[in-house]
Amino acid sequence: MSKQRARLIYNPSSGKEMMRQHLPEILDILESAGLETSCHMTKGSDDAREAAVKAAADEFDYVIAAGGDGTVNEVVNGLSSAPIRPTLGILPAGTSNDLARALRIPRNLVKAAKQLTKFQVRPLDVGQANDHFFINIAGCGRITEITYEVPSKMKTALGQLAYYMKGLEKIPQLGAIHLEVEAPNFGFSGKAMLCLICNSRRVGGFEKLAPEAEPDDGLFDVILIKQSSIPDIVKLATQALRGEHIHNQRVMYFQTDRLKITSNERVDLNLDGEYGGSLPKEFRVLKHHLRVLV
Ligand SMILES: Nc1ncnc2c1ncn2[C@@H]1O[C@H](COP(=O)(O)OP(=O)(O)OP(=O)(O)O)[C@@H](O)[C@H]1O
Repeated sequence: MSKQRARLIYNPSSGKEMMRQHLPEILDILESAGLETSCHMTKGSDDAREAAVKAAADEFDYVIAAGGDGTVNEVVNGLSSAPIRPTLGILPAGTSNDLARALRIPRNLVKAAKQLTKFQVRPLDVGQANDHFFINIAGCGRITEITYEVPSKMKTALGQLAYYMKGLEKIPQLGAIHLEVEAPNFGFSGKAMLCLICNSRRVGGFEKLAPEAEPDDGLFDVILIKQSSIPDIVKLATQALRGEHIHNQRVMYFQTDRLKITSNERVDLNLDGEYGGSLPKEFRVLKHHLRVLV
């Protein structure tokens, strides 16, 4: 039998630049497990997506994304648009690594590489928002615009704290937005703080943000927070840490495999923590579209 081939797409700037340090050891782990591995180091925006498109066309068996959520999201976008899709692997080298944590991939890069070589594969739903893809979350609302305003250098130095600092600085500007949400079993028109379309439970450090979400059930878990005062938001955030926010009367929570969101103002969309264009958008679940090593 010929050797299986893996393409390692890594972002040298992600997180605390851990990939540079661990690359030789990771390559050794992959080679020892029988994977013939070649590397692509990303140079900037969209490079990881292009490298994933090329790896799919070259019929690699595995594409391993090493970086933060931005890099993983780009690789997911490259793979999801391909007719034949290599199995995805994730090495969490970023600041927050929501995607890897949602899939219970170890935080330590070397442990994560060893875990990959157990070759345990599970199916993964992919969310589609017009022509962009996501695997963890799509969100809109002023608070979701915080994450991509944190400069990369600041993130490398301060890690997750950078998000919270940016969040506190922004609280006075967190106004409600106008949203129209249409799904087969749900309709909303009015002012909202936030709309989150989740494929897995955990988002942005909140372990139980969408307590019933499963990444392979063919459904989105949608959380809509109606217009709220700042004290209400603080209360909601505290409840969200325990997964109790879904019982709050300002929160609407439902499951669907498709929905449409529009607004009469400019509202940007956040896909897996990165800027994803602006509304209107149509969302649908592509059930079991990717296979992922866990
Ligand atoms: N060689 C590079 N130097 C600097 N930036 C790069 C390089 N390659 C890719 N990038 C940029 O890195 C961004 C993605 O970073 P990524 O999300 O992987 O790491 P992070 O921001 O540290 O982690 P996280 O998203 O988990 O907080 C992309 O926007 C891309 O433009």
